[in-house]
Amino acid sequence: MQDFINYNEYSRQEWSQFHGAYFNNISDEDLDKIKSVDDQVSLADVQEIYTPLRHLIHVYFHNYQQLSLAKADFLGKKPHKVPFIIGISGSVAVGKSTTARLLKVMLQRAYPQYKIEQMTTDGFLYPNEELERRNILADKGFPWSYDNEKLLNFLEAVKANQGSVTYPSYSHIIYDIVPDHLNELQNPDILIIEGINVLQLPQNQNLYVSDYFDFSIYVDADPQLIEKWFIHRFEGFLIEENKNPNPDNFYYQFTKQPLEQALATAHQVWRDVNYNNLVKYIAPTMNRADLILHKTKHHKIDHVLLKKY
Ligand SMILES: Nc1ncnc2c1ncn2[C@@H]1O[C@H](COP(=O)(O)OP(=O)(O)O)[C@@H](O)[C@H]1O
Ligand SMILES: CC(C)(COP(=O)(O)O)[C@@H](O)C(=O)NCCC(=O)O
Repeated sequence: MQDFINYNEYSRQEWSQFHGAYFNNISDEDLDKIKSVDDQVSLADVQEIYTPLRHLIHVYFHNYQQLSLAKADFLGKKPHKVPFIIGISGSVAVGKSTTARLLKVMLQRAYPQYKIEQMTTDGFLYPNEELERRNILADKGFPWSYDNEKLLNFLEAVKANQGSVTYPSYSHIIYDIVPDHLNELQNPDILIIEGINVLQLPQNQNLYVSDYFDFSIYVDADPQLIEKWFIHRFEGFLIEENKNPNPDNFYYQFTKQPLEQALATAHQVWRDVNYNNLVKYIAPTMNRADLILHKTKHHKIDHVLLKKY
């Protein structure tokens, strides 16, 4: 555990005590909203893991606002709103987007007066056509498959907070960047950004994506479990495709094959691409996160590591 010498580790039971004033502050309406994020999300996790996490983020956010005011005062300038950015990293299919969506619902409940947005860096992958042109389609998700300059420019624009900022979106269904479509961000107070690359070091730039983060989380789990979750998600996409087949969709090809053959391909993609990427480029970024959520079977969080300094 040499790599984690600068973290304190808390068991689930210990962590659940750090809930602050928000304990038992979850209404039935909130639970319904949380269930709509992923109907398998455990409500015990919400109470025991996410309520303390929200409390901790409150501490960071409060401190951030105070510091922003003090800095403006130091410079003799009028204070202006700069979005607080939370980064979430971890393997493909470890549950980053589910964690991000859950955190958004929880924070929105705590801060109804603030605008909270959530997004993924998947939209900054090069489109398949460009990946093919560069002969790196099989490297999708590896650091060089992202337009990192575009991502950094986007983050700079978000922090500058001078009006609407747009960004592309990625679809797992078509397995590509959605053509002719941009999402829009309008002056959020808090932005949650999840992606496998958010804690990575730059390829050629001097800036890191994480230079823009005010709090960061890494979601960790045994790769054998993550493989199961990856396959489960693949099967879910396949079930949906069978219900509404569309030859333009990526999963359509698998509806024409015996299930075992489709699943064998999914396992191979996991091994050759996503597992490889996890070991070489994602897991080594774990000890840059402020907080590590460690998951065990059924996505249950069994312990939490918090950076000491
Ligand atoms: N807390 C959770 N409880 C139950 N299922 C979950 C949970 N988090 C994620 N999942 C499931 O695991 C799979 C991967 O999650 P997802 O959020 O898509 O991962 P990522 O964004 O890291 O690729 C999905 O099928 C999702 O429904
Ligand atoms: C788009 C991704 C790089 C990002 O993954 P996410 O964290 O959204 O699950 C990944 O889902 C992916 O497509 N990887 C390439 C190999 C594959 O799973 O097909």
